[in-house]
Amino acid sequence: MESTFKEIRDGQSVLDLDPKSAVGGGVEDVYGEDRATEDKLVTPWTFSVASGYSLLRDPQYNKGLAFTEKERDAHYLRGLLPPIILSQQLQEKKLMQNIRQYQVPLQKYISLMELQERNERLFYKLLIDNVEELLPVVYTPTVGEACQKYGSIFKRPQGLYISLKEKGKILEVLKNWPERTIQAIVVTDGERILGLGDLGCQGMGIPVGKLSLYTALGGVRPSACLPITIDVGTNNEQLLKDEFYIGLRQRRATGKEYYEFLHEFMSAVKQNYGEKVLIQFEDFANHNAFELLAEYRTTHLVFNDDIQGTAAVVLAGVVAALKLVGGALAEQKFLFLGAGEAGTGIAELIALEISKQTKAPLEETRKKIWLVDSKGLIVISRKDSLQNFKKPWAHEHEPVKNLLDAVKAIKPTILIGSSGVGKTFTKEVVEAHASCNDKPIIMALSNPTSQSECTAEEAYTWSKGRAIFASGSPFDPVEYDGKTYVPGQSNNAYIFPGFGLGLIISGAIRVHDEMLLAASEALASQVTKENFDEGLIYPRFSTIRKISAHIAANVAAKAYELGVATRLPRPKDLVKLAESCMYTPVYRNYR
Ligand SMILES: O=C([O-])CC(=O)C(=O)O
Ligand SMILES: [Mg+2]
Repeated sequence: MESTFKEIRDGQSVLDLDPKSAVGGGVEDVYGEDRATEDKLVTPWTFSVASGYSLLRDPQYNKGLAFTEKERDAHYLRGLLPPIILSQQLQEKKLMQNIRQYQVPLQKYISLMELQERNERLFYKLLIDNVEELLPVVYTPTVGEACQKYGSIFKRPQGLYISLKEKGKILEVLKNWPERTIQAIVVTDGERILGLGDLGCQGMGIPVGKLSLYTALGGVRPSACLPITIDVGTNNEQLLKDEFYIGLRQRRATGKEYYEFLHEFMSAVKQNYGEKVLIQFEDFANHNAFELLAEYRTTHLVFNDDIQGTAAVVLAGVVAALKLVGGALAEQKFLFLGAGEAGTGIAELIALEISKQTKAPLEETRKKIWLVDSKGLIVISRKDSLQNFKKPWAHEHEPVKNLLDAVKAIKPTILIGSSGVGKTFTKEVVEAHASCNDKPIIMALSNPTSQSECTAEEAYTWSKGRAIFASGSPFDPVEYDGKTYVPGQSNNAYIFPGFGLGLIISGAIRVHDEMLLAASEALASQVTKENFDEGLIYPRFSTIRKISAHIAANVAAKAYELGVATRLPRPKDLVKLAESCMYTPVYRNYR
């Protein structure tokens, strides 16, 4: 019985589904092939298995009090539910009321996770309809706190844990996951969770949160998403001492042991899910993130959100900001605090875009971009002691010890914080930047809010209301001198859901930098006059599904152009295709 149940679940026809209600079931529904073939193999479309108590316990199919009289009769639900029937709309209203009553964000997070585990469609309905309100709960900043406390709030596994104990058996572990058709994996090893550092196995909150956005913001079917945490130990002493820590109680494996384990993982994923499964690397430490991306970008469909996703979103913001400020991209001077994944990733994509626009060689365009790390400005004299990924940014300049002196020396037009360290854009730094620019552009990207380089209020106040400001984690609007300023959120959540959808609908098998530029361009093109009038350099998250469809279409178009798309022939209207593929969370009718 159990195995039949699983087989049928994979085919998505656990219940006798009314075909008319099965719209927006996700990407495969449009093409139909994969799932349709599976359905034919395992079960006809009309086959009924889960019923009664087990139906109410299955989050994929549970509708709670929304089951109709007929459904209650047909599926042995009589007596298992109170007599009333509550529509999905009313359920949503009730749950939003409940969530709003919690004062503590982590309580809101826990209640949303419980909902996801109880009734998946209702969870996504809430998230999609209330995206601006709930994003800070399921995502940054609250998800950061959830990871820090994951050991004590952990109830049920929401993804796969692959620890060193599973060495040599990773393929078997993948097969334990109940879904067979996977389109997007987000994987972390927990070593650099947001700006919070090494949280080991408790980093699981991040892949879970990112993938819930794949569904809510990008329309990828939830059953096609797989969160994975690789546990190779942790160097976090506090966690190692914590009696409730859920991960391996050992220091991190490194070097050969680490890379062999990761290699087994990457091979097992490809073997089990094929070459079209997207593997998104998330919150790995710098040293591994760059190596893993370089190693697997030519053999797997991989995307590093922190290097590439953040780069695409920041480039879009800069392009949009220049419409407010004036001037061409190639005329700008950039200064970064932080030369890790985000800093060097953004810098490289900007240099690439300038090079594309001006036809100047990349080595030249890189010279417009300066980076400061913990040892000061990255300059030629430091080149020998720099990690490889920092070397392209070592330019000719005398040594400069700190950010403030670097701002004074370089006089950037755009100041970007990607350091993971909060409060580093001090009053002096912001004032120095503002003294050289009428409209200083400031992006404080580090997450969560506690790690933001400065707050929105600080940016506006210290620049006397002149700053164009965006941050990685959300800030409320700020009143300054009788005016309201609305900060933008420069977060990769604008990019990765649509980017992933674009890869999926085109059946892409590789990610190329041009596809990141395509995503970035699509995002920048979605900023409206209304947004600009408010001083915003990003569109509102409330329109994110439309934005994601445009990003997906642009990315897919580029994938076709570059010959890495496998869904042939190329559909004509890619925006329409993307929109029609998106998962919608309305309840389906069961006959
Ligand atoms: O998760 C976020 O909000 C953005 C991100 O990738 C990070 O900070 O690592
Ligand atoms: Mg990240």
